[in-house]
Amino acid sequence: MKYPYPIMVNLAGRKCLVVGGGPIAERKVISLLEAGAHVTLISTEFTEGIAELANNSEVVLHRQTFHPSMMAVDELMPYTLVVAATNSAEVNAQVYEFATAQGKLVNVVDQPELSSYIQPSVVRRGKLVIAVSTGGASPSAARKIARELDNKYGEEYAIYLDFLSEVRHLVQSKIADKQARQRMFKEMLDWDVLDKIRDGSFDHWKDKLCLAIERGPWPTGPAGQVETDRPSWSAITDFGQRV
Ligand SMILES: C[C@@]1(CC(=O)O)c2cc3[nH]c(cc4nc(cc5[nH]c(cc(n2)[C@H]1CCC(=O)O)[C@@](C)(CC(=O)O)[C@@H]5CCC(=O)O)C(CC(=O)O)=C4CCC(=O)O)c(CCC(=O)O)c3CC(=O)O
Ligand SMILES: NC(=O)C1=CN([C@@H]2O[C@H](COP(=O)(O)OP(=O)(O)OC[C@H]3O[C@@H](n4cnc5c(N)ncnc54)[C@H](O)[C@@H]3O)[C@@H](O)[C@H]2O)C=CC1
Repeated sequence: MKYPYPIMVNLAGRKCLVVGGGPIAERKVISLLEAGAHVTLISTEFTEGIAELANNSEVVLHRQTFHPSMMAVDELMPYTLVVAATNSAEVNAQVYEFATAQGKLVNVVDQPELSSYIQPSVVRRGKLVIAVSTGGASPSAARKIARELDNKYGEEYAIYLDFLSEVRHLVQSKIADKQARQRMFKEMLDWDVLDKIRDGSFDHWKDKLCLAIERGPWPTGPAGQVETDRPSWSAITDFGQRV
């Protein structure tokens, strides 16, 4: 792999295929389900965990030996991602070959060099996603670094990101000037919001701040654009810092 291309993929409602039914397949299935994907599995055996997911209609199982003919164009077309997770390097390579021929991205759990994508170690705090990858050099190192970040970024970041998102939408609805908005979004990061969340004063402060932004007044120039160099935004940023 050259430099891998890191992206956040929206798998909600998309179909994904996992070949294999052991503990590693189960781990992959769980993260696909967390992303809202619809998962189908092909395997000769399944873990208890996977069987339970199938009992609850959360995944579809095909209990059979994998054969490339299963990947005839029409069969495979609906899948956005394919995971080759059997304990046979040969079978996994076949899955890779046939799925790749149909333009699919394939995660091969035992051959990083073959994979068209690999899975990072992940820390989530609401909308904040921290993904750590070593490109397959050392999955345990990726996991260790992710755990360090897990300790550093507490639960307050979930509330913080919701707050930034809400104020951002509010400002977007008030200010047409893109450059001015972007300057505001940067300034917002200097407010000590995380401390307020930690010390319990956040809710009250946020209500007052949102009301101030909502009310304005936002001075407008001749073209009807908000003049953000004028005192109004300064008043709000001061307010954000002081209150
Ligand atoms: C290439 C990649 C392909 C892929 O799966 O996408 C891959 C491949 C392999 N993993 C192996 C082993 C282990 N993998 C883990 C754990 C995780 N592995 C994950 C990802 C990846 N593993 C991708 C690269 C990620 C990167 O480096 O950026 C994580 C991050 C995500 C996830 O899978 O959900 C998840 C941590 C989740 C968490 O945060 O908790 C542990 C530790 C543990 O289980 O505790 C071990 C044992 C210790 C060790 O070997 O380090 C082996 C050797 C098998 C053997 O030799 O027997 C191979 C195959 C090979 O290297 O050839
Ligand atoms: N990517 C990762 O994070 C890690 C990957 N691995 C690798 O993942 C592989 C799988 O690990 P486990 O789930 O623990 O293995 P496992 O041996 O528990 O399960 C293998 C599964 O593949 C199925 N299978 C085997 N041949 C098949 C075929 N021809 N058609 C259909 N299904 C078939 C079996 O029924 C079984 O469900 C191992 O080879 C290991 O090298 C291991 C640790 C971590």
